[in-house]
Amino acid sequence: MAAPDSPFWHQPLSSTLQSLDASDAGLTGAEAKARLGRYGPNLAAPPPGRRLLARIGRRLIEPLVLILLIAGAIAGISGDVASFVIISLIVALSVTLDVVQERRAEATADALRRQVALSARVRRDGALVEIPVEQVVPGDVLELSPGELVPADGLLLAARDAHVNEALLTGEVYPVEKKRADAAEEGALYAGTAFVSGSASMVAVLTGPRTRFGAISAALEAEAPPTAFQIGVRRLGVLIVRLTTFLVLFVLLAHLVFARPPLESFLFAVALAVGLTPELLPMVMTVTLSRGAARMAARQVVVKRLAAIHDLGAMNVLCTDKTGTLTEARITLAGTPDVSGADSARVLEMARANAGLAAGVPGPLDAAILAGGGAGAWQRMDEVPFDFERRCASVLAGQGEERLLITKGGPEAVLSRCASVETPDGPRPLDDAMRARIAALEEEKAGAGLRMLAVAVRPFGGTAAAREDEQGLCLVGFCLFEDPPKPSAGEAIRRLTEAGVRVKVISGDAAPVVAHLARTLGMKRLRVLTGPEMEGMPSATLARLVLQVDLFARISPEGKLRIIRALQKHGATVGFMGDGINDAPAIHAADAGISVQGATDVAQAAADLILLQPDLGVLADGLMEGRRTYGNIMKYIRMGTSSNFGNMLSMALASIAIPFLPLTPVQVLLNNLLYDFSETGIPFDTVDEATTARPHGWQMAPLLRFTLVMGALSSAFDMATFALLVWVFQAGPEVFRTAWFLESMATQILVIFLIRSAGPFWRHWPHPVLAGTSLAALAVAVFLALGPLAPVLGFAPLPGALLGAIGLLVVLYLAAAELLKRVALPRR
Ligand SMILES: Nc1ncnc2c1ncn2[C@@H]1O[C@H](COP(=O)(O)OP(=O)(O)OP(=O)(O)O)[C@@H](O)[C@H]1O
Ligand SMILES: [Mg+2]
Repeated sequence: MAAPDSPFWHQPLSSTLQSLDASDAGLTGAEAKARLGRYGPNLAAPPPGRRLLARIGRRLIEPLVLILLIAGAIAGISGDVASFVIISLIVALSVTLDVVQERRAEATADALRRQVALSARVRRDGALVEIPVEQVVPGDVLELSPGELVPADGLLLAARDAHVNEALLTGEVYPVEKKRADAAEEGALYAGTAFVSGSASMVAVLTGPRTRFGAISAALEAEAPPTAFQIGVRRLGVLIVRLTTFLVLFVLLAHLVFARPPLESFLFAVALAVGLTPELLPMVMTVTLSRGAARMAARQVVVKRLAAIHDLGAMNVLCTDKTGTLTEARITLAGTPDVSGADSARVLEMARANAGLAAGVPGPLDAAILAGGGAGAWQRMDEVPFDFERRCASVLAGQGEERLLITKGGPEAVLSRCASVETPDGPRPLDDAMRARIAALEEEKAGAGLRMLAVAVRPFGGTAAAREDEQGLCLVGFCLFEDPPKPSAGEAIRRLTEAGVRVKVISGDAAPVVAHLARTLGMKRLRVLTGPEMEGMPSATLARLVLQVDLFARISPEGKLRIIRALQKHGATVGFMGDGINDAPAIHAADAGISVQGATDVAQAAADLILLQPDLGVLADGLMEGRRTYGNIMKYIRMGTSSNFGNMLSMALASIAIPFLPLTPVQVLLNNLLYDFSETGIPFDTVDEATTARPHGWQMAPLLRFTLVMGALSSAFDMATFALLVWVFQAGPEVFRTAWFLESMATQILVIFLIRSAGPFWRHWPHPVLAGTSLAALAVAVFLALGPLAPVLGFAPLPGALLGAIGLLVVLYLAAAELLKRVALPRR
């Protein structure tokens, strides 16, 4: 093996093979298995801390849990056993809940991801087999074909016009050619680069984090920026922590000023802090998202990055590629006219020679050309493969003494390389009259929705061709392709539009073809912006145009990226859906990067979401799931910021107003524990249509309005309870606490049934799991307050009249909440 600091390709191929104990024939299955154990899976980064203990440890040092642990220790030392037990119970419960739920969530996500894992073709036991990329080991012999990602760092064993796009690493947009070589970088392939054309076999030398760019890509993956929603939630969390700190210090100070017992006051303050903190929020987020992911999988959408679900729900612009998403991608050759417009056998022959002699697996256009026959007597000599910048492909073909460079590609691309034209009456110069004639032909065919490629030739002297040789060509004619629109695409676009998502088509194809398709699909805005028009455009103009225009044609991979960025700068949450090598940069840059199963590896690797069926309708379904998860997370947050927060606030104030604590610290903690439990059903809940009808991201203002309205209501009823207990029933500490505990539990828990939906509660029933957790929590609360354990917890029996009065207050509160939620919840 090479010295650690010199690149792996510095040694001659033969000695590398020797030190890897490998050969052209590949490894045996048993040897591969042994090596997998030795070198580990071929993943850029080892899976992050999956060990249970590490996880629990990480939870225990979170600030809130730490405060709790300290409070528990103090309670324990001072002999307050009940507090100690309950605090320990809360810590254990919240940590277990978090760890277990998160593990399950991850297992679900992993299983889904495995469904769309990339595979590699390797030689094992002498046969070519397909295995997950993760299982590639040093010494494996791999076959590569266009569109695949190179799975490991390695050396070429054989190559035929093998071209690799290393843009990700070097920034170079043109593919570079790679050959079998000794101790030269030309013979080295790097994991994560895109194999774009030709064919090759390679031996894997380095895998996993040891690859040259493994470390870089791991860093990239780890630093997936938080979504707007995550940032919003985090900010809210910080706000709550500040408020909590303020409140707790205030209560503590007040109690000390009034000379209350310091230890009890401290424990009460800590209990308040615990009550105020939405400690289940991270768990609710993960569980809601993973449940969302599982439900989306049922709707044929696999989620690779969980947080992308937020982006999908918030997405208000969807950009999509044309072929395969909007069209059937069952491309057929509809004609091969020369410039006179009549079908020509010569055009077909040249097109077939070009398509048939190219190395590697033919793409859909080439496959259509080759459907009726191959290159015939033409022999392959060399090739300049296709790339998305040039938009053309050439082969050097020979037959007897004759040698021809045959170029085919987008009409503009080919014409710009032509000097003359073949006509039925012999060659003619490419003058203005001829250009006009060709333009008319193009307009006629492309306007009818036919995709076009131009074919041109040139007699050639040498035996090796390069990009620079593609000039002074003679135009032979055109290939026309039919690619019918998907019947479902128009309907899907309508659905997306209705759901508040603006659909834009970004294609590498010609403007008339794109416009024709858009018209067929019933799209409204038919103005087309082309790549060449965009070229010199100042960013400000482009920024304005990308919002207005829905159709983009002749866009290069970089152009796609530019459009996405411009949209994002305008505050749009952008989705990009595509399947080609040329779509990967845009998929990566979009907020929600979407690809389809069976797309090129490069596109699938860049995507956050993968559709199992290449159908926009599937995406429209998945979108609804994204919005549902948003709805449920918002429910939890609203619950926390209104009723729970209000209750804790009232309690803090009451504790100053009356000579005893309104609830003992243990009772406050108990209250919080039961309340938390009642909410664990939220991720399962259904969401009403108003929530899924429009895209929405994080918004603080409506949340504040909700908190102010519902918090005020909750406080008003707390005051009423307070007045009732102090002045009407002249309750002593135990009775006061029992009544207050019951009132606060009932209002806090039951209000979920009202605020989970903006409509009348009797029209939207909750999911049975949520109903179950809520009612069970309430039942336990009632049992603890009034049952045999009551004395242990500091509760006392209540007179019937007081019970009735509390019941009445709760009913009144719920009725008022049902009325006020119309003002408090966002209306759509
Ligand atoms: N095999 C090929 N040989 C020559 N030219 C090609 C070939 N494939 C594509 N082209 C040219 O490159 C252009 C861009 O390719 P392509 O249409 O696949 O891009 P795209 O942005 O993915 O478009 P779409 O929206 O249709 O998926 C084509 O319109 C065509 O002019
Ligand atoms: Mg495409």
